[in-house]
This record gives sequence, C-alpha cells and structure tokens, in this order.
Amino acid sequence: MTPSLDLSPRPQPEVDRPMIAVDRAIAELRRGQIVEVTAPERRVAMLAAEAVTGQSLARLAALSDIPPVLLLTGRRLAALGLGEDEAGAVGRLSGPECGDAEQVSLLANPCAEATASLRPEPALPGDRLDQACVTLAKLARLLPAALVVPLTAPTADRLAVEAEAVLRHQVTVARSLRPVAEARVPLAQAENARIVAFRPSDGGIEHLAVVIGDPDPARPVLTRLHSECFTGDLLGSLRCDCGDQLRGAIAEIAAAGSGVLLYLAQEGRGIGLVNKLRAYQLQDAGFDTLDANLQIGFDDDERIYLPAAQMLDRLDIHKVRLMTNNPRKVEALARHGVDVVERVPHVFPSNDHNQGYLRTKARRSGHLF
Ligand SMILES: Nc1nc2c(ncn2[C@@H]2O[C@H](COP(=O)(O)OP(=O)(O)OP(=O)(O)O)[C@@H](O)[C@H]2O)c(=O)[nH]1
Ligand SMILES: [Zn+2]
Repeated sequence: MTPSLDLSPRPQPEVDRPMIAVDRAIAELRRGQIVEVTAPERRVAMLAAEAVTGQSLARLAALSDIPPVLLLTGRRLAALGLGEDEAGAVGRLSGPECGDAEQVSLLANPCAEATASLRPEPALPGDRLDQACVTLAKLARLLPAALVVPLTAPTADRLAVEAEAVLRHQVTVARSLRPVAEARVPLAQAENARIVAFRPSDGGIEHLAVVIGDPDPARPVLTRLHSECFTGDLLGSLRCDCGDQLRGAIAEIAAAGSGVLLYLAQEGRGIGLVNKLRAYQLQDAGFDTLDANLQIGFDDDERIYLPAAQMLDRLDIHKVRLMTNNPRKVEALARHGVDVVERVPHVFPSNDHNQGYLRTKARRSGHLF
C-alpha cells in the first residue's frame, strides 16, 4: 500500500514563540525550577507545588517581600473544605504552611487534610494569571497546584511565559498537528493497516491514526477515538474497559472493511498516568472514578477533541460513524465540524474489577450502556 498523505516537507508554519515558551516552562516546572508568568496587570514567579523542595521554596520566597501563596483549583479547595467547587475556578490560600515545602506537598496531595491556619485569600485583578499558573502545572501532568509570589519587575535570566499563551496552549498545539510519518503495520486483527503519526509544531506529544483498509471519504467512515490507557491497553488491566475497547474496535473496523482508530495521547482522561494512579489510590479508598479526579483538583474529564477533529480533517475524513458510548465525544466532534451521522455502541462485558467504574460512567458521565 502506498502512503496516502503528502508527507513531503512544506513551508514551516510561523514559529509561535509564546507556544515554545510554554513548552520550555513545562520542562522547567517538571525539573522543580521557577518560571515567571506574566499578564498585562501582574507578574508572578511560580513553582509547581508537586516539585517544591526546601531550597526552591527558599529561592521563590526570596524574590518578594510578600510570602508565597498556594493556588489550587476550586475542585481541590472544595475537597479541602476551603472553598466552592466550581469548574475552571482557581483560589488562593495563604498561611505559614505555604512557606514549608513538606506542607505544600501535602496540601497539593490528594490524600491530605487541610490544616487550621490556612486562609482563603480574595481573588486578585486579572485572575487569568492564577488560572494560567495552575494550567501550566496541569500541562506538565503534575498535580494542579502552584506556589506563587508577586514580582514587580522581570528577572533577566529567568524564563517568562504569557498567561494568555498558556491558556490557549492546548488549542494552539492541536491546530498545529501535522502528519510526519506513515508506515504499513499489519495487525493480528487487521492485516491491512497503516499508522500515521501526527506531531504538533512545538515538537510536543504525538497522536496516532490507525487506518484500516481504504476508507472512502465520500461515505461515513467507521471511526473510533481511543484515549491512551497504558494500564488497560498494554497491561490488560481489569480496572477499566480500555483494552477490550481497543482490540474490539480494531477487529470491528477490520470486519467492516475499512475505518480509522485515532489513538489519542490523553492518558487518564487527560490527567496523565501518574495522576491516574493517584486517582486509583483514591478509588481504593472509596471515591468513584469522577470524585477521585475532583479530589485531586481536576475536572472529571480533562480531554479536548480538537486534536481528533484536526487529524480526521488531515485524513480527509469529514463524515463518521462514531464507535463510542460517550455522548461528549459525539457532541465535541460535531462542534468541531465533523458530521457524526451515527453513534455505534462500543460495549464489552464487565468483570468483577470494573463493574463499579462502568456503572459510575453510566450514572454520572452520561455514558450510554
Ligand atoms: N482519570 C481517570 N482516567 C481513567 C480511569 N479509568 C480509565 N481512565 C482513562 O479513561 C480513558 C478512557 O478512554 P475512552 O475509552 O476513550 O473514553 P470513554 O470516555 O470511556 O468513552 P468511550 O469508550 O468512547 O465510550 C483512558 O484515557 C483511560 O486511561 C480512572 O479511573 N480515572
Ligand atoms: Zn483504561
């Protein structure tokens, strides 16, 4: 089979400098370094709460006369009993704990309790800056919590990112996805398969399309959006239904003659593998799969489907029969201009370990089983 996509070099899209700064900031934060986040009305220096050490906290505190403040999502504040549970909200906490690295890790940590001396602080003007700090921690796949101090002037040698660039990062990255490699990969259940790798222009994480047979773009294409699940897909974990859904989708598409499976780099409904393991720990302590996410400070589902829509567009697929039980996927693809002519149920038998998980999805996430 010959490659169907034009992978020859094209004029590079204009380099988006703010986008690259965001990627650098993500790497710095994961290494426990301080980055600056700027908005027209304010500027802060931040550390990701998860990566704070005694030394880095001392360096952060030395940058300002005002002591560090901990930024947490509304979800996490509510879990600590210190605020309203509001999607998208970010709140500020102050207190002596914010100057103690061990206490900060505990406060960001899903299993910790709040301590009495913490005070919720009023929101500051331009609180999109605070949102951007927590979003950066999320993009870094760390706990959604940040320690910040205000700055009055830029520091010459420290990386600075614009808050608005952080907040639009996911969308900018998704829009920049381009196919970069394609190969024939015969699969046990679908010999006539090829994999197309899509990479964003910031060099970030790739998403994959598994194209089976030769889908006819003039007709609705049987399509599966599959979010990465290391535990289910690779290890055969029984906590979820992902392994069955992945292999089941490939078999079903092969039996139908043609179609596409998008393998999306959205581990743990977009919170990353490490945070998913934290969510599993909370589920073992009695929370369901949605509440576990909220306890950590995430929304119940952090995925966006613009990457999927962008990949379908590049594959010249505009009309799909979507294999899913999740109405959000149908609605999101339609919103991004894909014609979802049919939802094809994608249900597999449950087992003793995933019954509760599947029940919660049906009861609380609107999954159609
Ligand atoms: N945060 C979190 N993620 C989970 C949990 N169990 C599975 N996942 C992730 O959930 C995602 C499941 O993805 P999908 O099967 O594509 O999505 P879905 O919402 O169930 O929708 P359909 O399968 O299409 O009906 C994968 O990224 C898994 O890693 C969990 O308990 N917590
Ligand atoms: Zn899974």
